[in-house]
Amino acid sequence: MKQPQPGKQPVAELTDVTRTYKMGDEFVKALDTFTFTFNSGEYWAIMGSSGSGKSTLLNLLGCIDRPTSGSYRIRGREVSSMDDDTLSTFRGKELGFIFQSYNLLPQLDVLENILMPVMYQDEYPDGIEERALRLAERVGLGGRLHHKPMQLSGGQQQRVAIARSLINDPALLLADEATGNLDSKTADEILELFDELHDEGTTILLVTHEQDVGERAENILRLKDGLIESVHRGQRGRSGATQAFEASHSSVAPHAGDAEAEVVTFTSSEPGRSDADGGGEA
Ligand SMILES: Nc1ncnc2c1ncn2[C@@H]1O[C@H](COP(=O)(O)OP(=O)(O)OP(=O)(O)O)[C@@H](O)[C@H]1O
Repeated sequence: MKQPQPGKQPVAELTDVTRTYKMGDEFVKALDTFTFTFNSGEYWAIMGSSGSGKSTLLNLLGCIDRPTSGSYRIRGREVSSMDDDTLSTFRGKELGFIFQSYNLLPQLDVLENILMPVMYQDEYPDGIEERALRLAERVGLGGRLHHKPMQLSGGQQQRVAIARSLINDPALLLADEATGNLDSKTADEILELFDELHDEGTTILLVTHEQDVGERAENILRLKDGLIESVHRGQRGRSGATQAFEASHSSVAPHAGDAEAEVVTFTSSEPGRSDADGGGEA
């Protein structure tokens, strides 16, 4: 399991990223010259109303899609120009995914589902089965190793998906409405698991439209019309206490390690502006 890093490092750096979709003769800028850095060990909720660009951003972060223009680097490696095969291998090693609908393979048991990301490799990495066992224990499923997904509750299936997402010790954990299919008690248990993973140093980016889920994260990045609307940084979550202050959009963006919670709001009167320092070097 990961240990907390002594210093934060840039993990996902997006610079002037634009994603444009073509709809007939029209072009839709789903993400507009977006510049942001997510650092190691950070836990971000990505929020915003429908159509604000959350899925577009998550697809880019997850290397499922490519920017129309701009640069995206993961742990310093430019991914936007990788060929498809290199990108696919890189994605499998560096990124973990958690989906609203779990996306487990029904014919595989818990342990096999956790091992799924490495199953298609020529040979198993050393110690990977032991790691899968440890992860199953870690998410509370040590007693269910040979259950099939349909023999598990929704919360247990999501725990399998979380263990699966961690099998390759990814740089980044990307969660898309991870608690959307769960009742509030089970959702809370999954969010507690995220809290624990965050405490252990995992970098988590979670897309949600649920305010209470977003507020469990350490920080909130809010999008509007493909631009950054606000950056809310600070110790939130379990304490629930946020000593926020509003800063004008022209303020110097916040830096990692600042003790107090901060909000930086970007006004829509500044068209095209979609940049903020996610905490590290800009
Ligand atoms: N494949 C596509 N083709 C054309 N336009 C698209 C496509 N995907 C997204 N868009 C447009 O890009 C914008 C951002 O969409 P996106 O799905 O990223 O928003 P979202 O914040 O995830 O919304 P929701 O919360 O409803 O899922 C929207 O205006 C949407 O209509």
